[in-house]
Amino acid sequence: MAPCSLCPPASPRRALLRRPKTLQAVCKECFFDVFETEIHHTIMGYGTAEQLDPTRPGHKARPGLKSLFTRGERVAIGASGGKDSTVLAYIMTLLNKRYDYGLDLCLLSIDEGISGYRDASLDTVKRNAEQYALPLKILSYSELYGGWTMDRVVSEIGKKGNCTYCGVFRRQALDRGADLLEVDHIVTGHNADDVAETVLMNVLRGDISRVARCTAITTGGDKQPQRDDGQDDADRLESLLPRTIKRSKPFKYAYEKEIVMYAYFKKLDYHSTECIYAPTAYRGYARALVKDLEAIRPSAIVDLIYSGEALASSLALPGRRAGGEWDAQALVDAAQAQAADGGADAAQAAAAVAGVLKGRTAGRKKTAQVQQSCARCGSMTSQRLCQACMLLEGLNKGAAKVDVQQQAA
Ligand SMILES: Nc1ncnc2c1ncn2[C@@H]1O[C@H](COP(=O)(O)OP(=O)(O)OP(=O)(O)O)[C@@H](O)[C@H]1O
Repeated sequence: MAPCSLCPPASPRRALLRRPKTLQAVCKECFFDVFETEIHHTIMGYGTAEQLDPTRPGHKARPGLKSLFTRGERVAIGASGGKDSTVLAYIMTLLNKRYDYGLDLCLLSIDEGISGYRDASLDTVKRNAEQYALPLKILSYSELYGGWTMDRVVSEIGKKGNCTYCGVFRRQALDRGADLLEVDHIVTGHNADDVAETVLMNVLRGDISRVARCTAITTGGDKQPQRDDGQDDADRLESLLPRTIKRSKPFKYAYEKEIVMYAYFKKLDYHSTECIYAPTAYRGYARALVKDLEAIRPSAIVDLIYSGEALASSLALPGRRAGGEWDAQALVDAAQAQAADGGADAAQAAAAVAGVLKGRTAGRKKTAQVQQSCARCGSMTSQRLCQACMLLEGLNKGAAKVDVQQQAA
């Protein structure tokens, strides 16, 4: 094979592989180095190597970007035993030491109760905890949701739609686990392929406000975890404060293929079986499409993410609400401020548009949703009961096919 394109030109090693992300021929050592450095850059808020490349229009280093973490933070790694979260646990441990982030790391696993799948992957997580010397907490759906495991849910509702239950339950279970562990922040192994798929799915559904949310590298973090050392786990589960825990995706720009290669060359111990209850059909199509596009042009993945980010920032224009709807008053204020700066023509035009919009939105139902605590479990929700409690109610009543799409925020 050709000489490594990242080694010093005077003494290059032989390339061993082609980087899936850039198609550069690289040696193993340079592959490890560039992969780890890109994750470090993502964590530090520098962006990816591509974002820093001044030849790429619109993707220059953005000065206002901040590090994902603060020194001293307690961070739980969502650990499923699969390739992404195993590499994440390894890399977080490595970078925390190498760059002295000062993080207190631990592993948090949710046992969904899928026999023949999760039990085997949890054994892997237990080994990872020893290999990386990280404390591990395992929390099960069964203990959180009154005996409902995913095996039981599927036997009740069938395979169709089961991923909705699992996703809603897991999200809440991770928050509850974070409370028990008293952590400030959860990181997950969602990678660039996952984010690109989600962007595509939301675009295909015409759900642009979700595009904005799914490209955010960090979400939540609006309240601090409850700290009370006098309680045992069961008591704490009963007394959770309403809040959303901060969540981040350090692999947002890392390609799935590179994660697999990294795990392979580092000989990491991970579990590689797919969930027996299979992913939802629609995501499956988006996944296949992203993989086809990647085969034609590898940058398609990161370009889809950039497109999602660009849509997200256009939603954040002055005068726009989080859901993407124009706020007439804010639009007029922004236009008047612009006029004061000398942009009188633009201001007049914007004020005229705002007038039209005001008329058009006057009779429309107000869509702003107020966050409150779930009347049953105390989790943050925009309705009286959170999604998990509504789904549980359906299961317990034997009327399990609740239309969660309607209930989704
Ligand atoms: N049971 C679980 N317990 C803890 N964290 C989980 C669990 N399932 C998923 N996660 C977190 O969510 C991320 C994305 O999950 P997803 O179901 O998409 O799995 P995946 O892409 O196969 O990832 P992995 O290879 O880590 O299993 C995981 O990388 C992990 O951080």
